[in-house]
Amino acid sequence: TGSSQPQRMLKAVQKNATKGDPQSVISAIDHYCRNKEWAMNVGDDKGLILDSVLTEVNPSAALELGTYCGYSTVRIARLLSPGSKLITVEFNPAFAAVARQIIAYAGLQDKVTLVEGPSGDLIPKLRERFGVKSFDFVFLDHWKDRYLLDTKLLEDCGLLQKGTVLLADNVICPGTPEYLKYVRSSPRYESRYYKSNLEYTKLEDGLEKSVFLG
Ligand SMILES: O=C(NCCCCc1cc2ccncc2s1)c1cc(-c2ccc(F)cc2)cc(O)c1O
Ligand SMILES: [Mg+2]
Repeated sequence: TGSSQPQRMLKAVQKNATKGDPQSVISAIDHYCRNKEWAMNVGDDKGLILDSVLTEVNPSAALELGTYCGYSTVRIARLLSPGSKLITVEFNPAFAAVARQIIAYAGLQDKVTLVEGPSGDLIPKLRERFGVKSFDFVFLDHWKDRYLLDTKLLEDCGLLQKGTVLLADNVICPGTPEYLKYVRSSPRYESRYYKSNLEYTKLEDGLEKSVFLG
């Protein structure tokens, strides 16, 4: 049995990045995915928008839905202030296994808690399991048809507070039409679209930033 694409991505990190240097891990993945094998990381173009929104929010408690290989996990965790934490949720055990190694290679394991399982089951357990009161920042990058369901679940579980920022990937490609309609029409959100392009391509994609108004 040959290696999987996530395993090849991990090899590229181990070969081309410097242990403990998150930026070199990010660059190694971007270089690999642009030149060797496309992969569904948020990528460098949308990654710059993620960085700027994250720096502006400076969250103490962040949540990521959809870890994949940990590229955006590393982008987020490297910008967190000391003592701040990121919980990232991944459904696929093979992806989670690679992500753990990439996060550790970047030296960010102390800031990140990777939880395996379906978001719908895990979200209601986050408070009791990890002592989370509420999140300041949520990055949505998992199943596109779960963005709306899980946003409503986060609301119902009281895990959003006034000012919480939701940042959603792929609102154009593959697209999240019901989610967009909800956050753009609900009086409980102030929403804004950041136009960009689908990772490593010239196709349009973008991020939607939605502030929960309470
Ligand atoms: O599906 C995507 N991302 C989700 C993977 C699903 C992983 C999950 C995590 C999790 C955690 C908890 N509960 C349930 C789940 S399910 C995705 C796809 C494309 C794309 C774009 C154009 C294409 F032609 C082909 C693919 C681009 C992207 O940036 C993506 O993020
Ligand atoms: Mg994505």
